[in-house]
Order: sequence, then structure tokens, then C-alpha cells
Amino acid sequence: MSAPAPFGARLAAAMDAVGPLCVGIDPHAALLAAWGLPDDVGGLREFSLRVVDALGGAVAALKPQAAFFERHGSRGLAVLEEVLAASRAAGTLTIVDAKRGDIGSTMAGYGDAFLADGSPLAGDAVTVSPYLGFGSLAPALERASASGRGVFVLCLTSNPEGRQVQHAAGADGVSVAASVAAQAAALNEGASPMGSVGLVVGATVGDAVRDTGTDLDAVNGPLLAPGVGAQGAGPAELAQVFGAARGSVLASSSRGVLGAGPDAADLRRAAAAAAGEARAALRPGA
Ligand SMILES: O=C(O)c1cc(=O)[nH]c(=O)n1[C@@H]1O[C@H](COP(=O)(O)O)[C@@H](O)[C@H]1O
Repeated sequence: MSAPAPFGARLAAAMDAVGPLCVGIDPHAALLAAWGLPDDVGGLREFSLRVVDALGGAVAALKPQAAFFERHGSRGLAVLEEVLAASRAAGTLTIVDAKRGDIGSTMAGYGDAFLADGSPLAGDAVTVSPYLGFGSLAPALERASASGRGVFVLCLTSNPEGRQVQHAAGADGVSVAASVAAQAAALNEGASPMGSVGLVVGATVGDAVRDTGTDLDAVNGPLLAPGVGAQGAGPAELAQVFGAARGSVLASSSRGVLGAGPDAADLRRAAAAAAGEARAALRPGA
């Protein structure tokens, strides 16, 4: 059997085919209640699998947020495994939003959990935090590369508190965000149509890309843009934040789409509308 194409190539194909939208699976207690479901592991399972049923094949990626599964303990993690398997069966890429980051030797453990063939918690990519130093991510990057999976490294996050760390500059005057982007770019060099080391850049960050001197045009990897919908960003913000790099952007919305449920047709309509807006903002003329 031939090895699967690398994550960057698979995501590029999915974005071309169905539009540059990722829907986050964030089973908040309030959303479960709005869907008439109990805030327990049964409600979690029903909610998450309904999202996969409704949107599998219809969006470029699904992004389950690990915290909402972990809060239900081992049975919640079993649901996450089911969600990943169901998405795979539906032919939809998954990004496990776990935001892991630790010293290198422990990062190897996270890599084995989220990026290794045969692990039930491995999707197609995982979000990682570089704030123990970009180099500490090396074991995860090695596993991603070996298994054809991807990572999204936090760069400029959508929350206002992120500035404190991400905008700070070292003695050389280079901001943390710019340095993270440059290190991702080095790993993606030469990849076509794009590499598998992505960045997280919130759609809410305004002029932060320019202000921090972050060169997104050179990254040559996917740019995950949460903050669309419930956090207030829309087409205008996507265009403003990403400029010439917008062709690599995967817009991400959770509550903005999930709030349309529980009816599957309503969910599909909300996702199609969000994907259409993202496509118009990020790929005008496509
Ligand atoms: O990595 C992420 O996905 C992420 C990064 C970031 O900078 N901001 C951000 O909101 N997220 C995640 O994206 C989702 C946003 O959810 P909504 O605000 O409901 O669309 C949550 O699961 C967040 O944890």
C-alpha cells in the first residue's frame, strides 16, 4: 500500500474541493442544552456524532476541541476516538485541538498520542504550543512527518491576552510571532502545494501580522484562522488579517455553525453559508 499524501497536500485538495472552512466540534454545556441534550457523556456523544454525520464530506476539516471530551474522563476520550474514526470514515480531515506543548522528551509522548499511526487519538493534525521553545516541538514534528500528519503551531492567537507573549520581541528585535512563523517556513521549504507545518493565526487579530513583522507569505503551510463567527470575525476581518497570504487560510468556526443545530439540514446550511463567505473573502474569483 502506498503512503498517504502529506497532510498539507491533502488539506489543500480538501479546501479546493469544498471551500476553506473548518468547523470546530466544541460541545459546550450551553450548546448541549440548546440541542436538548444532557451535559453528560451520552449528550457529548450524541452531539459530536450528529455534527460528523451532518458535516462529514461537506467541510474541509472538523476540529474537535479536546477539553470538552477530557472533562468527561476516560469515557469522554472514548467519544473523541469515535469522532475521529467516524470523520475518517466520512472522508473528512480532522484537526485535534489539544494545544499541547512540553519539554522534548514529554513532547514525544504527545506525538505518540496525537500523531502516530495506530493511536486512537490521532487525527490528521494537532494544534501545538511553541511556548516551551519551538525546538521542543521537534519530536512531534518528526512523528507528523513520518506519518503524513500535520501540526498547527500557535502563532497569533485570537484572544486579546495572546499579545503579551506573542508580540514581545527578543534582543534582536524579532517578535515571538515572527520567529515562530520563520521556523515553520523553514520546515515547509520546497513543499508543494504546501507543507504540513501550519500556524494558528486568529481572524480577530487585526493588524497584528504587520505590527509583529510576521511574514505569513513565506510560510508555505496552512494558516488556521479561528475566531470566525462567535468571536466576531467575518469576511472583512479575514481579508484584513491575511492579505496576500489568504489563499493558504483555513477559516475556523465552532459556535457560529453549531448554534444552528441540532437539525442536520440547518447545520449543513450554516456550514455552507460560512464556507461560501470564507471562499469569497479568501479566494475571490475562485
Ligand atoms: O487553536 C484553536 O483552534 C484556537 C486558537 C485561537 O487562537 N483561538 C481559538 O478560539 N481557538 C479555538 O477555536 C475554537 C473557537 O470557537 P468559537 O469561538 O466557538 O468559534 C475554540 O475551540 C478555541 O479553543
